[in-house]
Amino acid sequence: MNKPQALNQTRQEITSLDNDLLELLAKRRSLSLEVAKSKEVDVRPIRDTQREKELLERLVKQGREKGLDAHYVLSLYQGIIEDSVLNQQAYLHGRANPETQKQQYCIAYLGARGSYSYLAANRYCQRRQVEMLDLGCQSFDEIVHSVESGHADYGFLPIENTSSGSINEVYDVLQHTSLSIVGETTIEVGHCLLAKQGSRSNDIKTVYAHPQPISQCSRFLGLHPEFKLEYCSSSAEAMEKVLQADCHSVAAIGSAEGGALYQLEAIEKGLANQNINQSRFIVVARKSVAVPSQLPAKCTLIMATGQKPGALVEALLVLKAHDLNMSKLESRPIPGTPWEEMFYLDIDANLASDNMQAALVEIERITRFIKVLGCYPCETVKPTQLSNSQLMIEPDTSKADVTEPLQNDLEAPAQRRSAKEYKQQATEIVDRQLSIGSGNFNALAQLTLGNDVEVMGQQAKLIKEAGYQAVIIQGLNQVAEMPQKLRALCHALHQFDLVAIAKIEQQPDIGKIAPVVDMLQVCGKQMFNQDLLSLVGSLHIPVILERNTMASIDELLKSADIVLEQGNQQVLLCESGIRTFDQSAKPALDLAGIIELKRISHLPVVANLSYAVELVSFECQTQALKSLGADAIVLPVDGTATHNESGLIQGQHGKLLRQLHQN
Ligand SMILES: O=C(O)C(=O)C[C@]1(C(=O)O)C=C[C@@H](O)C=C1
Repeated sequence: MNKPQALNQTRQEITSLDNDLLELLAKRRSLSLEVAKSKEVDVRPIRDTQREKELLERLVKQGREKGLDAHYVLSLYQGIIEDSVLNQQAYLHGRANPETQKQQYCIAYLGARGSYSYLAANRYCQRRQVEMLDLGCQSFDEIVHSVESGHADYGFLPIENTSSGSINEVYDVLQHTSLSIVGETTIEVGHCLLAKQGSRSNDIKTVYAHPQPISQCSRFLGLHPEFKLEYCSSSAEAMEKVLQADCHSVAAIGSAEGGALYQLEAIEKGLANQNINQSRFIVVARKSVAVPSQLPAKCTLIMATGQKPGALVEALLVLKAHDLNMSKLESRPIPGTPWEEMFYLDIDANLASDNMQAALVEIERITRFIKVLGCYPCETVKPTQLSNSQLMIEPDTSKADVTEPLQNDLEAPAQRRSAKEYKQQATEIVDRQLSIGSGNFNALAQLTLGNDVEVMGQQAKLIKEAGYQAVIIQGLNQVAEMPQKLRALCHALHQFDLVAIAKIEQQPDIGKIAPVVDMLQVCGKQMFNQDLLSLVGSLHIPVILERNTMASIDELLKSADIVLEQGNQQVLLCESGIRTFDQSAKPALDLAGIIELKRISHLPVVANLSYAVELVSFECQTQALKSLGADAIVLPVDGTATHNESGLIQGQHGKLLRQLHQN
């Protein structure tokens, strides 16, 4: 091998390339602004998803020719387009509301510098190239009062979070304010454990946090019963407390970016229960704004319907009649009128549009109280996606056979939930690209958790490219530092949009595993473990229940009943093979059992070929399983991942899955 060039020189080249990239991005941004100007003249909508599709398809193709991964190019450009759309929106909105064009905005927000509200407000001002004067407040009331009294131009109020849901206090504050909602902004909330430099998680005894992050990180905190939780009025206050304490035994929950303002180190990252943890903020001001018709707009209104039966339905039917989409509905008690509710509605429409105006007139007639809190540009830019065939990494499943779920004519029993003869429609389990129970035939890979994170990342890519939608991870109790490794593998799988399923072989593992993965599999050996079944029944993630090699179909369904009884309705049944008379041989797949399961149960059926079927028979067995109505197959991929692109996963598995989807 030739001696590589000196590290310093390579780094200089990278630095210079990065500068060029930034120049180009800035140039692209100003071109996008030019487009906005011509759209202002022609009155054309900002968003042109057809143009975005063509652009993404071409870039993914060109990127591939240069050796760049399709997902990488796609997500890079989705981010660039989001920025472009939001900039165009901010420009046109500013043009339509000249009084908002200022050098500085004084913004009232919760907490102090470094809080999530501060970060959201900062982002809002940056987008508008306006300097931010910050006015930290102690409560939502104080924020609203600061704007009402003219001390601040805008107030930032967190309204909902993807993990913890709506923030009731903010809805209550909105009932009584004279302010209007003039904008919204959504930020990624990356909760970290922030501590003094050099601290380790094992040192931490006390954790300071606002109640919202505490509820959003409940699974992580549940794994650390030794932490003493101290509630704070904002994340900034929590960070301030840790800074003041100046010791290694205290930590705060907050963003890494905010923590840096307090010289705190993020010693644990990704604490939130959900992979995507975002908070949406609304922006309130004294004067309402006009939204140009080219921008996607949202209207928020509050109404009280009175206690007539069907009054709410009647109001919502008006929206339907005018083809208006309601994206959110909340209800809050009305102070002083027990059991009466105030409803909050977000409607995807411009207040100035004819259908919204007509709907308001009708709703006013049938409600006791109605008030529009504001109309503002919708800042959620839904990324334009490419189909799998456009991404050219997975067979086009659009031609896949749709297997009709088996129907039976039996009436559902009154109360008891049962895996057997209970309801007609098949249970549907949908996560990322996995869609089970809706007639699709899915492919799951079975992989053993390894030690090498880099190899795991490579395997995830190969597995995705072969056409799998999910991965069952086994061998969790055989590796040291399992939770960290599992987290790393799940991260790699999610990067390729693969669903991560953990195989539970021992009950005590579940507390560490469930918070990290998307689904669980109870292995056949645990099929009779009633405590474990009840435990997974109380969770909110899908569970694959594997049939014990000695169990009858009836026993499998009885075990499924235990899970269903606890509330978890997302149960899948898995046939991996049963014992035959030939004691020396592998177990045999019970194909007749699969037919029977499909006949009597609404639960989806997965067949695992890993133990019962030889590699040479994968193809014909899989075809048979598909014809019998199985919803998914599981194939083993251990030892088949190689660094070269013609590895077994890509080669044989890829071919097999392509054929399956085409037939
Ligand atoms: O081409 C346009 O119409 C643009 O507004 C530019 C652009 C882009 O950034 O590429 C942005 C938004 C549109 O949805 C499509 C493309």
